[in-house]
Amino acid sequence: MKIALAQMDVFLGNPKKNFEKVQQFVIQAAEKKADLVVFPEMWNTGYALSALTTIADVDGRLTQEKLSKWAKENQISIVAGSVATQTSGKFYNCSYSFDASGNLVSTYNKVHLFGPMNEEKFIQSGTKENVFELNGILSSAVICYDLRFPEWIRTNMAKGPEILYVVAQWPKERIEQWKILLQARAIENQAFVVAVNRVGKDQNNQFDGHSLVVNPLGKIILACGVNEGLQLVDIDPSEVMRVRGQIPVFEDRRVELYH
Ligand SMILES: O=C(O)CCC(=O)C(=O)O
Repeated sequence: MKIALAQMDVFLGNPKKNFEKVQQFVIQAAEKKADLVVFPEMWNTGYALSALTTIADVDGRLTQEKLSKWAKENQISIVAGSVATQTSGKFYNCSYSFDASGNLVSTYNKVHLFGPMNEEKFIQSGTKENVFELNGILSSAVICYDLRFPEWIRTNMAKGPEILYVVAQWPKERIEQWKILLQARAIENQAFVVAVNRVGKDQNNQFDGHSLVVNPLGKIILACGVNEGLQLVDIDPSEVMRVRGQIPVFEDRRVELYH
């Protein structure tokens, strides 16, 4: 499966310009014959949290309408990073995924909100897992700070996903932790980890990309560097079963001892 990582900069508080950019990346990924394209966290607004009342996508309608259309038109699946949404006056950091026919296959609200970026002052946390099938592969997707909670990721991965998508606005100063955590999640879950971070900066943070794809043994098979752009990688999903067959971590779990 050919996966494209759209490591983009985000126009702070300007959904219109961000939608235009995302559309261009979808077209470009399809032209390069990718099966699937992945976007970063909160790409519609960035962390313009105090402006969410006017700019968050109402019920995620615009995102669903446009991304579904672009997936279908370009015959490409989309893990649409996440967007700021609003429902009944409450805001969410919400991830949608679409198959290549434009069907919405997953909706997930970020569970762990990141206090140092004031997220919990504006956004409601999600409470639901995120396991879905995309391109015939059971998958999961989490958002940024969720990556630091191995118990949450295990809760999802124990349902059988073979690919974990991580979408982020992870600041430059902790990029070494980002890489190590992604490799750890790949090793412990014996799964591919496909992680897309943004580039650029906002009022508080500098973002430095380093989007990564890690194989089920923890080896980095694509490292994106610091610039905006699209990068592609081919993965062989059958590697997951091979690795799980060698060391049966999921079978050897002693869940009765875990609290
Ligand atoms: O955990 C971190 O260091 C970064 C998390 C973050 O930036 C976020 O969840 O938006």
